[in-house]
Amino acid sequence: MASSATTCSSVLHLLHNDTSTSSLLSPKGMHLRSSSFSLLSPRRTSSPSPMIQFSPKGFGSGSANPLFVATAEKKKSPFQTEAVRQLTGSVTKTEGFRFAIVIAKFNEIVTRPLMEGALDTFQKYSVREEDVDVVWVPGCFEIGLVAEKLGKSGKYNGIVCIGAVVRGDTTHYEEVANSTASGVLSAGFNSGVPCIFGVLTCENMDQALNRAGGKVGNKGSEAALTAIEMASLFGHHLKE
Ligand SMILES: Nc1c(NC[C@H](O)[C@H](O)[C@H](O)CO)[nH]c(=O)[nH]c1=O
Ligand SMILES: CC(=O)[C@@H](O)COP(=O)(O)O
Repeated sequence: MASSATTCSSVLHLLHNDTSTSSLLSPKGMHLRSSSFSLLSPRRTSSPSPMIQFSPKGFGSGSANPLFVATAEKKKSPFQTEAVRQLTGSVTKTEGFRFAIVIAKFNEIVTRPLMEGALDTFQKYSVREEDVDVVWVPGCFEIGLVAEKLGKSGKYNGIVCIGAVVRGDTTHYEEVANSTASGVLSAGFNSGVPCIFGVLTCENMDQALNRAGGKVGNKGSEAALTAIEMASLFGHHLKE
């Protein structure tokens, strides 16, 4: 009987040995083609990839976990289709895009370097300075409302939400962190404009500073890159 650990490692092993990146992304073994030159586009392959089938194992055989185990099998997909398109945003085509950054003043010692990271990234990816607006709000809790308003204004292709929630003594942290995440998510859904979650939720200041240009990088910079990619996905591929 395979333990969960063995089962999982078998799955990983199978996936690892499959040299086709596209097969990892296409559970039906389809051959997919990329429609853009994004850094995130999977490698194309000309050789057929083995189809990965997932079959339930362990049900009724005494195994505690009804895990799905992958069994790789060389099979020609009935869907031999180079015509299936993969859509992904490009981070290199930023011309004409406008972005807003909504940033919390609370814990500004953390949020300001996050914003600087975001601005650096916009500049690096050729977004013009005049195409970025920065809107300051009192704290993270206020971010969602403002992001939604900006999204609905129709002026922006993406909105980067920046804040830092750092745990204190009470449950306040949970309320602010969860509400902020929900607010940013709702802002995106309600406005139809990608609203990116560049909000740190940390146990202490050290963790926060490490993610605002310290040892762990700059999450503001990552959020800006995500905004560019999403703006491209929407602007270049998902236009109504
Ligand atoms: N504790 C944190 C807050 N709290 C303030 C709230 O975000 C909000 O401004 C206030 O409750 C008024 O509505 N804000 C943060 O950005 N980070 C925190 O750690
Ligand atoms: C979460 C905070 O930073 C702070 O506003 C609340 O801290 P506390 O939980 O100690 O009242």
